[in-house]
Amino acid sequence: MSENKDYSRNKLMDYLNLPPLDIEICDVTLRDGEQTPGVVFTREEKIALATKLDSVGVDIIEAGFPVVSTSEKDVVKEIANMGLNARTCCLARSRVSDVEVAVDCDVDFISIFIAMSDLHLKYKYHKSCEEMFAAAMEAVQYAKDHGVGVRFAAEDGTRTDIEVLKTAFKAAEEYKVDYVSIADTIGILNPSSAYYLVSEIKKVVNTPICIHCHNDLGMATANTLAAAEAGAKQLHTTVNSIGERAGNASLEEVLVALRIQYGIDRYDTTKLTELSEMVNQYSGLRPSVTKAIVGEHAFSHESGIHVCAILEEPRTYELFSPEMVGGKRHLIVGKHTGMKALKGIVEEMGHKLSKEELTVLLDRIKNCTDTKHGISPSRLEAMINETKNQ
Ligand SMILES: CC(=O)SCCNC(=O)CCNC(=O)[C@H](O)C(C)(C)COP(=O)(O)OP(=O)(O)OC[C@H]1O[C@@H](n2cnc3c(N)ncnc32)[C@H](O)[C@@H]1OP(=O)(O)O
Ligand SMILES: O=C(O)CCC(=O)C(=O)O
Repeated sequence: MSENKDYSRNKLMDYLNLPPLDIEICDVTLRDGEQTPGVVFTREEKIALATKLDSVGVDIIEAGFPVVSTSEKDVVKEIANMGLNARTCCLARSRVSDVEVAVDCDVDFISIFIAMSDLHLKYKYHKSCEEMFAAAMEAVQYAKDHGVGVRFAAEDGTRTDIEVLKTAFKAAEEYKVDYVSIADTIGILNPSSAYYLVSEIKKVVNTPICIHCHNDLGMATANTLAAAEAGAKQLHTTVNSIGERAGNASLEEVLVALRIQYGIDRYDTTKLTELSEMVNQYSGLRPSVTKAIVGEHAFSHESGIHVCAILEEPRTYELFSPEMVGGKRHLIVGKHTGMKALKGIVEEMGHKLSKEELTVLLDRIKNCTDTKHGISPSRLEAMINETKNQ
């Protein structure tokens, strides 16, 4: 990878001698993302999000969970028939009745899941692992008999005994499942254990492995990438990291990391800000201002030392350019502004102030404590004019 004006490469990656990642993205915003408490997307919103996700180049869109409602089923079917480049999938419990509905949606594959952790078997199903696995394989067989692909997903896979998980995945291979999925349902993994778990599963199955990470410890993106390094093929993400509780691995974080750390540049990252804005609007939820890539302050700078360098070369304090993700840089004027930054900003606004005037203006800005969001451009304009007229 050569030096790039859009971002700084993490050259330490060169010392790791990693083989190239062989991955695909399955975005689950429309299913797990919509499981965020209180969130519901309309038909039109789901269609618009599927279209935008497709234009980013995600490989698979998980369109929904058809048995949840008739309108959910209808929109999953509609998305599956939109003629997108992305393949589509949907979720089903390990029940033939769920799979029947899913089969009727025309998706490329169905994610048929069971949990095999002791906690879930005892308190949720009140059944043995063998009984649940048999139900899962009956459901898998039904899908296969109807010509639909299958992802066999181990919900709570990261709290499932590793030998149980290996045995189940090996047995599922006999049913010709197309993927096996490890779900870190409650976000217990860290990057080392994610790497270990995928490596261990890879030793016993030839079927492509999926990784589905939740963000309860804020490590979902890191765990997803560690799993990819260990050989996981299908990486699950949601836009803005929405999803159950603390959400899922973030699409924007995973795609930008894949690009700047692993050299995978086939996804159109320039659409990520627009996509994020759609999810903000449709979900009624806005990520934290410091959220990586799409947070309001992801490209905002106030500190004088930073801004004076950025005015010459943005890469001094930006890992990647706002343009690379369709975002915008904001230079904020406030208590932490320095003289060079102020001069540059004032000139960009079309004003020319003497050194003395700039000193007076800077002093006023630094002692202006009645705003928590920096000095707005209109207020700065007024302060400049007042300073000039003194
Ligand atoms: C980790 C995940 O993200 S899993 C997906 C979570 N998503 C959702 O739950 C989507 C929204 N859910 C819903 O709309 C409803 O819960 C439905 C339509 C799925 C099911 O509704 P209901 O039939 O009313 O069942 P209810 O929600 O009360 O209980 C869930 C049932 O599914 C069973 N179940 C849960 N997971 C599975 C599974 N993987 N395979 C088979 N059965 C399962 C539970 O044991 C329980 O069975 P029971 O009714 O015999 O006790
Ligand atoms: O692994 C999957 O495909 C889905 C599982 C899931 O949504 C979860 O356990 O959180």
